[in-house]
Amino acid sequence: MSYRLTAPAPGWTTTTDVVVVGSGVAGLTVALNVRQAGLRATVVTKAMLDDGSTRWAQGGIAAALGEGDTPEQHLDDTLVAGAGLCDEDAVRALVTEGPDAVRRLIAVGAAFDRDEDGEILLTREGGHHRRRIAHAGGDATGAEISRALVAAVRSDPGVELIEHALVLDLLTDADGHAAGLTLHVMGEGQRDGVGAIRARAVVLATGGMGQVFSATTNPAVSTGDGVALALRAGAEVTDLEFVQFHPTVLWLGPEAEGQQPLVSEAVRGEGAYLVDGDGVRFMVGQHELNELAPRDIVAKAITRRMQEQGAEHMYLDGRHFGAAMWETRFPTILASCRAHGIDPVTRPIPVAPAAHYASGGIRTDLHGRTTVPGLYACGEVACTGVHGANRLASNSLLEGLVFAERIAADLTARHATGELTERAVDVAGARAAQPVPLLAPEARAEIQRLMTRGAGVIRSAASMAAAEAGLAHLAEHARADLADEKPADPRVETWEATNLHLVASALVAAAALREETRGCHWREDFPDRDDATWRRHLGLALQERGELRAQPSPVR
Ligand SMILES: Cc1cc2nc3c(=O)[nH]c(=O)nc-3n(C[C@H](O)[C@H](O)[C@H](O)COP(=O)(O)OP(=O)(O)OC[C@H]3O[C@@H](n4cnc5c(N)ncnc54)[C@H](O)[C@@H]3O)c2cc1C
Ligand SMILES: O=C([O-])CC(=O)C(=O)O
Repeated sequence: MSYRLTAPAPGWTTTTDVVVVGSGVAGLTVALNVRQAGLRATVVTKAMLDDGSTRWAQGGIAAALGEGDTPEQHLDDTLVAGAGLCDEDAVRALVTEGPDAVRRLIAVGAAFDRDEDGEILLTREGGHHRRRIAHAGGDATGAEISRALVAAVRSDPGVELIEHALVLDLLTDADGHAAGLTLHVMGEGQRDGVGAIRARAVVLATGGMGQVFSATTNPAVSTGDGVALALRAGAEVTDLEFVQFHPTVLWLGPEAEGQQPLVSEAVRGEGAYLVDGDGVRFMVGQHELNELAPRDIVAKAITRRMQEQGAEHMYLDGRHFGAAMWETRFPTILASCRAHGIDPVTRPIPVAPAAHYASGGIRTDLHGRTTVPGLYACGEVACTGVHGANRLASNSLLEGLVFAERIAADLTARHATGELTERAVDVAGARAAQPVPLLAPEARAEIQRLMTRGAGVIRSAASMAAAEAGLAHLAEHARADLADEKPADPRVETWEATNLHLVASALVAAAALREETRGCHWREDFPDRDDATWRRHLGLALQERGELRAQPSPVR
């Protein structure tokens, strides 16, 4: 399962002003906005520019755009969904700046669906008390946002784009200020292999960590690399236990692994029902919003009903929409269901929860600054405090947009005062003194199985102890193998497996410590919410206790 790898020292170095890791809504928005201040931006991305979660977003982007809606109402719904852990200042920034941020996205070129009068069409999703979600292409919102942002960065010569490049670790100067990063480029020519980018500031926008679990809506690139990098760099990471499981993911069988097709909450927003194996609408009476209760509540209700009925899935019934509505309003979902042999026009869709979103991540302030000077984070990798214990539906794209703009504003202001200076960094000397055992690519599936069994929708001390033991076993093998023969240079899959292991270990440690049920963290052995004891951010508690330590970089 493990290798001793001798990763090469950075073989080449390049320089920029701001290096952005990730090319989803968050990363590209930062790049476009720092350009307005005349700063050079370099965007590094693991695969193609549009391979992150952004492209897959279906339902839409939430913002108080409709008549009669206000940021205050959006704030209320966000706070309720967050189950007592939201940072109200961060939510206020999100909901008040959100509508204009969406208008600026439209100005960049994103086309949202509109009625015949040209007004933006709005839908509903779980936890929203009114229609507030703008969508594009019916259920292809993320694809349209991604298309517009990619076109914009491609047409700006001041944005350098490096695709097929996996960022490994942070470089810091003698003062501990971020000074760039190391990366592994899977290409040919001068920039092949492990290299370094020196920069005045580093922005992490690496998206989620859904690939920690066997079945997830997230694409293959969502391996938690940004959180792993942050942990190794000693940045504070928090709320990792709050993994959101989307209630309605197309059920493809008990062995289904990897990215699974989502069936958007907007389908319920437009009137589809959740029914059990007997055709009973089991959400009715469980919450004032019935099927449109916040996501954690619906995911729990589905899981409970599955347990009661010994079923592997429930059903989402939208047959009453009729073919024309499915074709115009939900063309992506219709096509993906039909591709798997299910026609939602004539049959209820089998659905079950799957890992969807990391509500926690790298702790930031309201300007996207992490606890390492010069290191910023935004989008799903960050924990701005907006989501608390459970994110409100369609607040993620908005958070990526708003906090990316805030980071760019902070960088612009620091640039204006001359504070954003070049940093001296000894790239070759930045390598860790100790070799770090890297996990072989095959460890990925084992980590996913351990996490799904031990720290999935429902958790207990016993299930998480088993996951911890399994993860420790994988790490021990890594250590035991240090004397082994050196294999070929690490592959992307090797870096990813190593990052997944670190992130999974941190997630289980945080989830084991939180002895209560809150938001999307569901403890079988502690079924109640405990406000007296458990309001604090546990990632910080773990770091204070030395259990989430900074670790040396694998690049040595
Ligand atoms: C199927 C699906 C549907 C969704 N629907 C909605 C919705 O309707 N509304 C909503 O608000 N949210 C939705 N979400 C959530 C939302 O799409 C994501 O949270 C959001 O797009 C994340 O944006 P991001 O920019 O932070 O990251 P991403 O879009 O995931 O981009 C991350 C980028 O980082 C790159 N990267 C990662 N690691 C590295 C590395 N080591 N080196 C270099 N590059 C790296 C990736 O390749 C990628 O380019 C959905 C998510 C999924 C999966
Ligand atoms: O259900 C949807 O389409 C919305 C969604 O995934 C999200 O907000 O993460």
